[in-house]
Amino acid sequence: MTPETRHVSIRDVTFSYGAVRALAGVTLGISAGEVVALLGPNGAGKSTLTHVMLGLLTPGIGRADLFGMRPQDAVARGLVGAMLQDTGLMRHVTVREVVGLVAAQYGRAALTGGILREAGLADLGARRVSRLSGGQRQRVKFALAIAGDPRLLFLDEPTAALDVAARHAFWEDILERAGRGRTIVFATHYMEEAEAYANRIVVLQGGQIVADGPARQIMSRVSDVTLRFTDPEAREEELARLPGVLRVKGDPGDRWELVTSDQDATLDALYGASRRGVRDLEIIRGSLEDVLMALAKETGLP
Ligand SMILES: Nc1ncnc2c1ncn2[C@@H]1O[C@H](COP(=O)(O)OP(=O)(O)OP(=O)(O)O)[C@@H](O)[C@H]1O
Repeated sequence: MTPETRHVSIRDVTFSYGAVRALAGVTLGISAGEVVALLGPNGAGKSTLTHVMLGLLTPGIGRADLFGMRPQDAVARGLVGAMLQDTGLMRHVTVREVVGLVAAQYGRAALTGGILREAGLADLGARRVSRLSGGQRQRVKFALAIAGDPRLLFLDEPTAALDVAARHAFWEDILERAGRGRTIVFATHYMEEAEAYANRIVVLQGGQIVADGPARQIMSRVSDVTLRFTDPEAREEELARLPGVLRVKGDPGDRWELVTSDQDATLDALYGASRRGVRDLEIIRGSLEDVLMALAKETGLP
């Protein structure tokens, strides 16, 4: 893939706010149609990276390009849309007026009704922005981000404050865009959304990328699996000796819980060695949240 076809190209970017180093040597390339989730604890650098990608912050070291040009130029050409956490909205105009104004800047004033529908605002066009709820304001921000049907969309915690139905509609819209080759980069603290909707997850910690890949691949970095089963005759010492077993927990109802680093070896031994019946086996894999915690321990970064 040539650099020109990259929608986002970040090379060795370091950014500091005075003495606080927010990004330290970040390199990241994102191509057309990718849906990328930026994950990481508070203060990891997600918003800073988003601001660098948008050209709102200029890195001290390294370089950021969108579509092979400076981010500011890509933004000026209408290639980029963004929904940021701290964006204010004009308050004393109606929803239709504010969305229509931005759509007009992209030569899409006639499409305002469709944009309102896509953002779940069809019934709120005549409402003043100052009278909206938090979730409704969030939808207005989304409408503004998509008003120009941008090829690249940055979303910082887009579903915070949205109710279940609005979230669902939001993700349907995002996946439809990605299907048309639009590129989406979103920062979130909702692991289940990253897992369900992103085809790539980038994990930031202490201003560095510590993992980058599809959810499944990132989750495979923590191979521990929990096995739960019922076995009235099992003894704790015996289970602890099975290959791969790291920990054993039992309870009075003969329900056991083993954590294993080698699921196949443990199961083979469990069924092979057991002359009893192991019943109601459940296999529980680590969640993305577990993986992030494990990565934080492994890297020691904040
Ligand atoms: N304007 C600023 N001035 C000084 N330090 C800042 C500023 N903005 C962010 N920081 C610091 O830079 C680091 C990265 O912050 P950033 O907002 O990028 O993190 P984040 O991953 O988006 O966090 P969150 O999940 O809380 O939104 C943090 O240590 C933060 O305190």
